[in-house]
Formats: sequence, C-alpha cells, structure tokens
Amino acid sequence: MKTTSRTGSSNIPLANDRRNTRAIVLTSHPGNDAARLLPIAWGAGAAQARGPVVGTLHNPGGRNAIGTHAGAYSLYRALAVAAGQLNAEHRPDLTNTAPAVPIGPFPQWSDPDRIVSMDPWGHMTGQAFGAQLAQGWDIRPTIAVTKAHINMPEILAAIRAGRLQPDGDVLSANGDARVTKVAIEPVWWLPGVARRFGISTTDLRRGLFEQTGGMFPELVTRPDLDVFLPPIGGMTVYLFGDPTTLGRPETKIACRVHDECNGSDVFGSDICTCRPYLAHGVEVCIETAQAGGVGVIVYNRKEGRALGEVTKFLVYNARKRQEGGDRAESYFLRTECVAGVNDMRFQELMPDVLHWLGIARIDRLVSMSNMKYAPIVASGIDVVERVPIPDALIPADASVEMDAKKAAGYFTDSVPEADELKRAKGRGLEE
Ligand SMILES: Nc1nc2c(ncn2[C@@H]2O[C@H](COP(=O)(O)OP(=O)(O)OP(=O)(O)O)[C@@H](O)[C@H]2O)c(=O)[nH]1
Ligand SMILES: [Zn+2]
Repeated sequence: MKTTSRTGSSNIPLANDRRNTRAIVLTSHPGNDAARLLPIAWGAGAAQARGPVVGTLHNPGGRNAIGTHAGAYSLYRALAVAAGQLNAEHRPDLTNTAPAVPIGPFPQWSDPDRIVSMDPWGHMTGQAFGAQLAQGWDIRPTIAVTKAHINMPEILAAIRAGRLQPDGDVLSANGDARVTKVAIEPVWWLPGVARRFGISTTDLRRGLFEQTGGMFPELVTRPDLDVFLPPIGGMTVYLFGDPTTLGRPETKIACRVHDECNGSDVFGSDICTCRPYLAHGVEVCIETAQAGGVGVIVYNRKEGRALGEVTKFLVYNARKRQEGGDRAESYFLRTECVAGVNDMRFQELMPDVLHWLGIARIDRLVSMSNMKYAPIVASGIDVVERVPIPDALIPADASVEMDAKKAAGYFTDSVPEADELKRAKGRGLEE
C-alpha cells in the first residue's frame, strides 16, 4: 500500500513511518503496569476506590482492560489507521463533552453484582478521574449524555387522535418531544457476568476467546484483567421528563426495553410489532413525563433477537416457503433450524441500565415479554403494571409472531388455541 496517500479532510499529521515501523507489542502476558497501578475494584462505592477503566491502545502497558473502546467499530478504526487517515496516536479532545444532565451516582452503583455489563462511572470520567487524567492516563468515556428533540409520526397521530395533549414543554404542538438521550458502550466485568449466568469465569472467558476466533488472547492468558470491552453494539436510552428526579421513590417511571429490529423500527416492515410497540412505549413515556414522572426507552443493539439480520431474513424465507404456509405453530422452530436457538438476547444483563438510572420500581412496563419481565423483577426492581400492545397497533402480517409469542408464554389473557396456531396467517413470499 502506498503510505503517502491521504483521503478525507483530516489535518492530523500522519504517523505513516511510525505506523510501519512501530514494534508490535503483545498484550497477552502479565507485567502490565496499569493493571497494578490502577486496579479496578468493581462495585466500590466511590469512583476513586473503584478506579478508572483504561482501554488505551497507545501504551500496551497502560491498560487495565481487555478489548478496545467502541469495540464494535474497532475494525473501522483499524482501516482508518491502515489507510493513513487516522493518526494511531490521536487522543480525544474532550472539551465540553461532559453530560448535559447529571445522572447518579446511585446506591445501586456500589453493589458489584447489580451492574456488570456497563461502567456506571462511564459518563463521569472527567469528573471522577481528574487526578489520573492529570497524570496522563488515557481514560475515555463509555457513556455520553446529551439532549435532543425527537419527532415521530405516531406521536403526531396520537396528538391528532386526542390521546396526547401538547404542553409546550415535554411535547410541542408540532409533535416534538424533548428528550435526554444517553449512548452506552458495553463494559463487562467478567466475574459478575459469569455469576449472572451461573457459570464459572473460566468457562465464560474460554467461550469468549473461542467464539471470537481467538481475537482477545488476554481472555485466557491474563486472569488478572477482569474487565472486557466487548466488540458488540451497546444501547441508547431516551429519557422523557426531568432526569434529575430519577432515584427518588416518589418519581413514577414508565419504561420500554426494546431490542433492535431495523426492518420494522426504521423501515416500517409489517411482519412484526416492533416499531408500533416502540411508538406506543414513547406515547406512554410522554404521558408519564407530563404527569411529573420519567419515561425511559432503552434501545438495545441486538438485531433479530441477537441472531443478526441475515439469520432473520433467512428465517422469513423459510417461514413463508414451508409447506402449510407461515403459521405460529412453527414460528420458533424455523428460527431454531437456522440458528440453533430461537433467541440469544440474554436478557439477564438487560436490567443493569435500569439500576444505573437508580430505578427501583417501574410503574408501567411497556412489554409483554416474560423474558424481560422475569430478570427485571429478579434483579430487585418492582413492576407495578404491564402495558400490552393495543390490538389496533398489530400489523396484518405480524399476527403469526404475536400468536407464537402468546403461545410461548407472553403476558396475555388471550392464549391462542392449538387450531389457531396451525392456521397460516402470514403472507406468502410472492404476496
Ligand atoms: N430472529 C428473529 N428475530 C426477530 C423476528 N421478529 C422479530 N425479531 C427480533 O425480535 C426482537 C423483538 O424485540 P422486542 O421488540 O424487544 O420484543 P419482545 O422481546 O418480543 O418483547 P416485547 O417487549 O413484549 O415487545 C428484535 O430484536 C427483533 O429484531 C424473527 O422472525 N426472527
Ligand atoms: Zn421486528
């Protein structure tokens, strides 16, 4: 490759020569200074006692975690560096990037087993670890908190139908809703993740090592490093109402925890209920915020029940081509045939973000999924009411999915009869 080529508008001086001559330093064996000088005491009550997570790539001895920040994008970063567009030594200038609204600390942050899949101090790195930053440690935020206005056609329709009333604050007459939005990257404390699933840390680390094709040797060679920045998508939280009232027992909370479905969420595909239920969740959140509470939408990047979109589309074909047509009875089976399981979302980790927000009770949980409800309750959060999707919002082609979920134990008072499940209700491939 020609190392002098440069594209894009970056003015960062290139380190091409260094890029090609820098020694490769293996991080797979102990002797690591950061792990000794900045140990992480996961779940310690105060930031200084807990210590910062350091995933820098500049100094292999300056790390106390496995993996890299924004792990899901690390290969794009590798391309940018290899192509000479990004200086591998670049350190972010974090001026003015601090949270737009303070969140926490909450008592839940100081229980090591309560939050194991994100860093509760991840948005407060500048504030909490100023001393270490001043010493030159490369400490980066894993959470960013900002503010926005969002506008969804379903919310405008709810205003027109008289279900929502604009108040000029939470909701404007043009359908704009004011939100605080939070982007969260995963940070796994491996002993806690293993305990959540009732497996040994050794088995977890071995599984992670093998299933990533040996991408992170430290998983097996560095038992002194307990924190892993996994190369997977994180989540986004949308908060409606005043987030500074979170953590107070009197604050009413509405919540939808939603898993990504690009086809429906973004493109409006009618094969499932994802976007309609998400929009209904936003409506309930706005109502709750207008009554003085906080509405919480958690959007997890777990496309196709964490099986991925290719698997999902393969399954759609299999469902629609099978003898007897697309029907609820074989809905999960068709997924299992392709993926080996019908779901890999591991909702056991999902309540972490709710504890990070200081939530101890959800007044209105906008979900019918027992796979979400059970871990939320088991993690110590009370759920007062479960809000099903209104029947009128279920798209025509989604009735196969809805019947299958209800038959599999979805929260409902209308479990479909066996005959219903056998009946082809979904469209064929050419319809
Ligand atoms: N693999 C696969 N995934 C699907 C299919 N239909 C929907 N999904 C995925 O299933 C997930 C649906 O998640 P949610 O909208 O949170 O719904 P849920 O888990 O059924 O629970 P509720 O909260 O009651 O809606 C998303 O990740 C979708 O991408 C399908 O046919 N195959
Ligand atoms: Zn969907």
